Amino acid sequence: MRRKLVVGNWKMHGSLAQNKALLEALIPNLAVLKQADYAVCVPYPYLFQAQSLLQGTNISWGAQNLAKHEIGAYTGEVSADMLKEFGASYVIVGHSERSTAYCESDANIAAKFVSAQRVGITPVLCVGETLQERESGLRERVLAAQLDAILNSVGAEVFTKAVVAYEPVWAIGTGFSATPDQAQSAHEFIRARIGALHSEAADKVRILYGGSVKPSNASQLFAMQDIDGGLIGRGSLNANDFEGICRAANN
Ligand SMILES: O=C[C@H](O)COP(=O)(O)O
Repeated sequence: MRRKLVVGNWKMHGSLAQNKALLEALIPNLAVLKQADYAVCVPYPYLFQAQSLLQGTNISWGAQNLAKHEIGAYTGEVSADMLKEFGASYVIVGHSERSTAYCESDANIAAKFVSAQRVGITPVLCVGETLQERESGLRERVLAAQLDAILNSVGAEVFTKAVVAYEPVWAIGTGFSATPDQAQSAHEFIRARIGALHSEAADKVRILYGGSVKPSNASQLFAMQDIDGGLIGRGSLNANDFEGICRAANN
């Protein structure tokens, strides 16, 4: 049985004071929730603070992006090795808010995925369709293309050391999550696509749901067979909300 995972994606939120208050509230409350794994992915400038505060707790930390290159004249970029120096365990790859705003191609995302695994950081690969793609019946075609960018370039075994996050773009930040059944069917498709090439990877890979997860809907979502936790945006910025979502995973 896969151990559930809840990852908070702070996006571009936080300050040293706010982060300290949030993490110091979460540390004791999540310490007693021993049946699941937890992480926060913070803006780059806060990695040292996250490392300092979370070291030795059951909350891991990571980043929301990384460079596909290993080293070099890439102004503004942050490499996998740099994230590793700050103890990052996870890195979000291919979040729709980035791929939209910065035109990240599937090939680029695949290269970032490989870059993370090169240094032993677990990539959280985001996949998901837009509302237009959903209404056009293209959900599975879109998910397949996003997964195949990895499957066709580096194979399926890599998913034994990766996380996938299904994030329907139409549910992100809207307050309206996918229903448990809608999410389950997408997760089932994702797991089957990986499983067609590597059954062990399909069994091992944790597939998170992201898109307006709240304490009020987390239990129903996480109860679904192929939903192994959540990638949480807004709900990760409030200690009570994030604790409530983590508690739902801890069952
Ligand atoms: O990475 C997190 C997802 O974008 C979901 O964000 P949200 O929980 O604010 O809808």
